[in-house]
Amino acid sequence: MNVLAGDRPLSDLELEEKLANKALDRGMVRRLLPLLHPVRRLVAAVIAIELVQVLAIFARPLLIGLVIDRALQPFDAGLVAIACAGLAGTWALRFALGGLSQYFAGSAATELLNTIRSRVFAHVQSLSVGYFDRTKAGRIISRADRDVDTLEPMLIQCPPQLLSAVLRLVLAAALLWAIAPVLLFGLALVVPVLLLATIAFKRLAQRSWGRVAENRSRFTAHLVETVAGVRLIKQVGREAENLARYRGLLRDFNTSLIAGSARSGWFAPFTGLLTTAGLALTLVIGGRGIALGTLTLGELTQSLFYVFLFLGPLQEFGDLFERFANGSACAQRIFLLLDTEPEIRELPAAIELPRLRGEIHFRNIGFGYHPARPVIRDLDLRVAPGEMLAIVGPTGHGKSTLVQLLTRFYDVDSGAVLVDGHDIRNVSEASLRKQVGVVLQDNVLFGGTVLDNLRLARPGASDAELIDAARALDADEVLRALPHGYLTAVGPLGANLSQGQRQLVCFVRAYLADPVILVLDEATSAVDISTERRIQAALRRLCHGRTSMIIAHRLATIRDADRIAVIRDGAIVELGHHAQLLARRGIYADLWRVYDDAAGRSRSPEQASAL
Ligand SMILES: Nc1ncnc2c1ncn2[C@@H]1O[C@H](COP(=O)(O)OP(=O)(O)OP(=O)(O)O)[C@@H](O)[C@H]1O
Repeated sequence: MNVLAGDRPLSDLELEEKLANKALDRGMVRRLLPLLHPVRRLVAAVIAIELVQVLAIFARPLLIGLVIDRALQPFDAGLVAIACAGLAGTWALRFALGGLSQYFAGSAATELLNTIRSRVFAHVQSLSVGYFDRTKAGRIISRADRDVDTLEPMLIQCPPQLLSAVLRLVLAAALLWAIAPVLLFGLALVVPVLLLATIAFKRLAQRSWGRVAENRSRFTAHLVETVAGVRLIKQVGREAENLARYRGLLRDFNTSLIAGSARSGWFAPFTGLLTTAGLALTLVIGGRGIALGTLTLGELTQSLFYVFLFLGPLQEFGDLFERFANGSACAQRIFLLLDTEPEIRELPAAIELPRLRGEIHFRNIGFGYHPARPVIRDLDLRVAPGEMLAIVGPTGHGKSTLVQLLTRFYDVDSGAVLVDGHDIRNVSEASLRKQVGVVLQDNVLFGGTVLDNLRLARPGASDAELIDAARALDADEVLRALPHGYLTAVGPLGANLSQGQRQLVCFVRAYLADPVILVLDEATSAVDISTERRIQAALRRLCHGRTSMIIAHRLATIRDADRIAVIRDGAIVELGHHAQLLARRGIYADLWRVYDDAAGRSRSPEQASAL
């Protein structure tokens, strides 16, 4: 568990993420634009409103210039009244359109975010088990949640604001030119400095915000792991260290956030300084124009407004670029997730398995989670239809890995896994998983009642049919005794049920699914004797008439099996039934003897061998 681990080297995935940043940058806009397609009408409405707003803004200096030049000397009350009404009208328009614009932008944002979230969710669900084994849950959550949120300002708010800013800039420049080109030339001195600063700033900001997003996903990942592993943390008394690590991650996040904000921070004062310089230049040039009689007072007043309207957008570009940088850093991370290909892919010509007889053949298979570290080595094993095979062996020697390979959560590196002679790489995943049922050690239940969990295996079944299945496995008495019987809420991941109860629910679920091949990774934790008996009886009934492979931790299961395979270092070292293996006096016989000698009969062979 990573919660207890200290800093570790970057995983392959993180390295890949760092390397991918550059390549993704190029195609970013091309990939982002299609996301806007479903909300294009709403975005167009927001843009149209922005355009009307810009026109309203430009009407104000015109009206003020008109009053100064035409209505003051001699005083023209009618013209002043018209100008005041016009000014009031521009503000009324601003209020009315402002609300409408927010409404359209909000609707577009909701639709866009839901679409991206669903796409990310669907993609995450399609990834292979290996991805989840390697990637911290918090990282995935951070991408699917916060990173998606950060896209919204960039995609919905930025385009209309950018358009409005560009339009204000262009209109202000045109009007300044119309009043006196020399005023525009004066201002033009400021522009190259602003543009260079903006480009440099964008580069810097994008890097900073990428770091902020990455650090945020690290502390989220730690939080998720802590929630998942809270029992262990308490048990080993690592709360203080765990908190210290969280604080360390928060510190990294804050440092990157402060660095990012500091870099962004000096951009605004810098552009403010340039605006002041622009105003000063206009006053000097315009004042000279009035003295020479080439400019009226009203025109100079208008020009001062236009200086703001010209340089204001240049300052807004800073803020817009910051949001763009932040959003594009998150977009890169989302695209990286969306670009992650499932390692296990169904062939286009994958066949639907017919109803199986139930033969399994691990044909000279080799496999390792990392290429350099083989876990299964040239293992050849056949399981006949209807046979019950128990697999035993020391911990960490590859027993559960066989289950992962049979269910095709991972693909073998060499050899092949065959069911009824079909290489499982050539068959559709759905048809394989329908006929190969799995009950794993962790006995995961989903939120809801016991009945809800049973119904997962057979969605159309009535309550009575589900309860009949529980009766058939002799689990009815135990499940009925729960506080609300079959309607008891099992809690998150089944936490309200005991280990034995959870296992029985999983057995009934597997029974309802009625697979031809059943794979069972038995729970290791001890249960009381009567539950143990009940579980063993349910297991026998569940396996009846099916091929079953049981990773056995319990004495009774091993004895009942048709054959027992002993696995050591990823290879089968002994194979036969209980009596045969005892007679061989090999590893199994040793495990058995130690187990038998051990006082507690609930102790597993692995535990016994460790004694
Ligand atoms: N997802 C994974 N990624 C990397 N290594 C793994 C992964 N799962 C298991 N391993 C490694 O593969 C080896 C075999 O693990 P496996 O779970 O098959 O053992 P096992 O015999 O079933 O053990 P146990 O009896 O404790 O369940 C171990 O060294 C383990 O650390």
